[in-house]
Amino acid sequence: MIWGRRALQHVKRFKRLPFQPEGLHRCMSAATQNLVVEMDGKSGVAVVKLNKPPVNSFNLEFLTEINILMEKLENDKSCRGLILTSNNNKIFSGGLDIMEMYNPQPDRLAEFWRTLQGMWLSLYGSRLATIAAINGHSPAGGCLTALSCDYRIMAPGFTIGLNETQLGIIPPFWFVESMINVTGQRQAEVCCQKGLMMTTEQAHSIGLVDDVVPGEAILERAHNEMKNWLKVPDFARQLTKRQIRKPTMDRLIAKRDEDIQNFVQFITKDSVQKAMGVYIDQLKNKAKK
Ligand SMILES: CCCCC/C=C\C/C=C\CCC/C=C/C(=O)SCCNC(=O)CCNC(=O)[C@H](O)C(C)(C)COP(=O)(O)OP(=O)(O)OC[C@H]1O[C@@H](n2cnc3c(N)ncnc32)[C@H](O)[C@@H]1OP(=O)(O)O
Repeated sequence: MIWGRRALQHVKRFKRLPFQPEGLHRCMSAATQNLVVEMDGKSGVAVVKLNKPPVNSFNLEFLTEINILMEKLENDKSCRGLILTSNNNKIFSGGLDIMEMYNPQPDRLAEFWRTLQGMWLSLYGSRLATIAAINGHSPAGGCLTALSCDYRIMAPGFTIGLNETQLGIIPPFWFVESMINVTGQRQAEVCCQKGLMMTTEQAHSIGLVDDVVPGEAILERAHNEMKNWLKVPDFARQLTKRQIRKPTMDRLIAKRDEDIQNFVQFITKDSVQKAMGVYIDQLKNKAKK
């Protein structure tokens, strides 16, 4: 993995705050530029809040920060579980940063995609029990992030889905396989081909979301669910997860460079760039209204 200079500056900013008593147990807080991390030393559960305004979209630097944090948590023996949520109670994540894909520099575009692959591989293959507390809209890359967790709890009133085809983009095979592995082939066929953005209730009805809980109760519910996952001996749970997820991960690992080439070739096509320009204008105009 290649870390850019800006990313390394972020690591230096990852300050460990002094232990603070919280209730009966101790809690460690930490912050990078765009992530808020609360580590409960007693339960071994880290709550990670995406905190990149305005919509938690993933650009190269943000993905790099997440990858560095994932590596820290993976290496922290006291950490057993991860709850992933957003600090913005309306948007979990707006997906990939569209500006990374518009008029791109090919080298940066390739690094961006490799870093996204890295994030997916580390979250999808994490030894930690992972729960997405989806407290806002979650299109495309936001949906992929939630799909990479072991369990999904979503607040009502929002939408989620792999909507790439609606933007004239082909979702890569590992996006689609992540959906198939959660919802089954038939539901994945329908929602990926049609690029459906589903309401919380629709997503729940096809198994994309495991549980629906009001936004204000979502973290409490995630902590309670985490307790259930952590009742299982870590070693048994981790190896079982690995057994189930390894074939999908191995397919990307075997084709990582080819997948990057496909992405760069596809995104830099004139027709795709033109469509993206129109889409960005629509987003900006909508934001102005
Ligand atoms: C067989 C061969 C196969 C080959 C295949 C090869 C390769 C595959 C190719 C490509 C794969 C790419 C996969 C892409 C994945 C993605 O994630 S693409 C991104 C998709 N995301 C979206 O479409 C979300 C768009 N945004 C929204 O729907 C909404 O903004 C919202 C997130 C629901 C939030 O709505 P709201 O609260 O009303 O906020 P605004 O719309 O007003 O937005 C605020 C500002 O944020 C900017 N923004 C929104 N989303 C993004 C984004 N994704 N990236 C960058 N910026 C974003 C928006 O423009 C506003 O900005 P300004 O305030 O105007 O500056």
